[in-house]
Amino acid sequence: MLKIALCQLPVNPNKQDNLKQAAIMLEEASAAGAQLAVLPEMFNCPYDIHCFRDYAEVIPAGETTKALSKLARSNGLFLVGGSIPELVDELLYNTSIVFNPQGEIIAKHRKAHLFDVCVKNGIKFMESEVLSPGDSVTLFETPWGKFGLEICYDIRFPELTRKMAKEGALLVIVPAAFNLTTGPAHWELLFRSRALDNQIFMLGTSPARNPQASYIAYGHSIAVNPWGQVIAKLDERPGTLIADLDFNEIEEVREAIPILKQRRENLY
Ligand SMILES: O=C(O)CCC(=O)C(=O)O
Repeated sequence: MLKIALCQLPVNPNKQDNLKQAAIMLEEASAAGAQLAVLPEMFNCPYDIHCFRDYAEVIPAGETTKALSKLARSNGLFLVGGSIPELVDELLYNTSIVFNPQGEIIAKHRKAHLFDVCVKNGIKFMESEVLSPGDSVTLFETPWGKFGLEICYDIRFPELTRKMAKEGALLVIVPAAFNLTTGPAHWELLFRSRALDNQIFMLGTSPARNPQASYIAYGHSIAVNPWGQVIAKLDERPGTLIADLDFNEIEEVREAIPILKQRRENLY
């Protein structure tokens, strides 16, 4: 059994405030017994392509990496540090770092699929104007088994999660920030689809909704089980979702409906 905490932070333009808010929520998560906590995508920076360069940091030397490492250690948590804009020479990436309870970095994922979309009368966003894509599939080992790490738009590419499941991931964690166009339409559907197709757990952490932001996050941080059921979900307000994941459920579902063994890869 793994107790998880999804910390749906209110993100504002003040990096120090965001770090303080993360510290408060992680302390509360630890006090509630959580063993693994997840922060949202771009949790210390407005989700705005014009802000990424100003807020970017080098990893691991930057202040956010150092602060998160301390928070993982002081709270005894596995910590998925949402994501931050990462500066590498002149390039920028949307990067998530994972720490163990000793505060050591055990994984780092650079968003592989950049969010470039234009929905008529809806959302237009072009991450590739400023960000570069990562090029790895990111898995890490924990005492509960292997977990995968994606960032937001990555969830829309089913091959990525399938590859992780084939490599033994029991859970895929997704710091994310959907919006008011695609959030209501696709957020829950995507988490349930990836969980159902692969018979794994899926977790998504969003920032809380801030109507003043240039990009308004959908919220609704979510945990889904291998049966494709929503275990728990927040609304759009700041808050922490706490849930217990029982990894025995994966075997039960896979024995009952053995789709992963029944695949006909020669046909497709
Ligand atoms: O896929 C979507 O609809 C939202 C994706 C997104 O906001 C992101 O990748 O940051």
